[in-house]
Amino acid sequence: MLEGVKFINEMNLKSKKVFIRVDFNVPVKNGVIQDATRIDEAMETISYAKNEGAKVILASHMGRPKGSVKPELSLKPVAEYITGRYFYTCFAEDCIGESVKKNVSNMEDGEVLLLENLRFHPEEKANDPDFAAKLCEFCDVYINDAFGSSHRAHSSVDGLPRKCSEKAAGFLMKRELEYFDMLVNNPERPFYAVLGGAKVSDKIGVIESLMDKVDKILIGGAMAYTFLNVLGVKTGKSLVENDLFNTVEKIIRKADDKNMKIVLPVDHICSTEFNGKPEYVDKRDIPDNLMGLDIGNKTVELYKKELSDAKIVMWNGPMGVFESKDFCKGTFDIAEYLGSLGAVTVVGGGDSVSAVKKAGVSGSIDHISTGGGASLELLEKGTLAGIEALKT
Ligand SMILES: Nc1ncnc2c1ncn2[C@@H]1O[C@H](COP(=O)(O)OP(=O)(O)O)[C@@H](O)[C@H]1O
Ligand SMILES: O=C(OP(=O)(O)O)[C@H](O)COP(=O)(O)O
Ligand SMILES: [Mg+2]
Repeated sequence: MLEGVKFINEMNLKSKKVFIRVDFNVPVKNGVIQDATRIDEAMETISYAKNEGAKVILASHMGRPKGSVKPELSLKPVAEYITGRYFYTCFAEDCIGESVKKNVSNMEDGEVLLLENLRFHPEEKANDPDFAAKLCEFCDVYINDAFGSSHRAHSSVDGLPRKCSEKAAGFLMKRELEYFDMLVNNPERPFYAVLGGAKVSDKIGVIESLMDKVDKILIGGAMAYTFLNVLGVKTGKSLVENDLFNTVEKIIRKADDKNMKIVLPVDHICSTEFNGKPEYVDKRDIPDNLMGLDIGNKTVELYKKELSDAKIVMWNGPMGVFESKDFCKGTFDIAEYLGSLGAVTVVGGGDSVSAVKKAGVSGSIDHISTGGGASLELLEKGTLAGIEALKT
């Protein structure tokens, strides 16, 4: 996993423009950061570069702005957070262009500049070489410390490091890779995965190969409804991805062949809309006018029983819309149970980690990973686009 990758402490950073790709895609509500784990975890790398006398240029995406400027997805609150908690961090209103060039050329050694959301430009996601060339102007040394984004072959993760000769992984990246390396090499069994969240189309593809690595999969969150729907269960207005039916059918067939359990919700907390009143549905089928927004109590009890003999549990994706007090119970109950379980527990994902912290049990989890999709893809493939780009 790590062969051929250099680390930041092997690089000469003094007076260099050090471009650090970080994952500052943190949950923000009305301009207030809800969980700063991803920022705090990257501070070791950022402080190291600053103390080495680098001109530190930080770049990240935030959310999915679909290639245009969305003020609510600005990274400005992150610059303010770092300034308030750690040290002064200047904020650039864009990530490329003349005004940013001016900002960068005025930097002194040891100063830190955070660029605006990379995804305000569609070229970031398209891995456009010209966009990478523009970012490259701010980059004598490239550092990837964005574990949570390293499964995305986007410009700042793939195209840019491929253009740079001086490149390395940061300390957060190192911690994550070392932990997963240890986890995938001869894991203790049984090894169970709990999956949920909202990024159904992204993560469903990983399940098929995950089935060769784990002994049981428990599914909650929005992902559960596409599975239930394929099995002929009524899912009402719940989030269902029709174009994934073939993938789900394949997964269910494979599970049958392997005699492997895929455990799905048996009851739900529903509502007529996302922020509507909660209604308990005491069975698998959901009435036509309702959508499933959390797992019910019977499901929680079933999942606890199914997890009770685990030696390792890997969890990605909340069991419900945990940001709302009406739909957080399933997620918090599972978090508390994992915290009390005598197994190796790994929780990954920006939102899952935020949920575990809100539940107050993060101290009892063995590894808090800053990546959800990234940790699943690392389990699946043993590497990530962003790691490979560092090896070239
Ligand atoms: N049943 C559901 N319907 C809609 N959204 C859901 C449901 N369950 C969970 N979610 C949402 O999933 C989001 C997190 O998903 P995701 O980004 O895939 O997880 P992570 O960041 O942990 O990898 C949360 O914002 C949560 O509100
Ligand atoms: O939040 C992230 O992933 P996660 O929700 O799987 O933890 C990463 O920042 C990647 O974001 P993306 O899935 O929009 O590429
Ligand atoms: Mg997320």
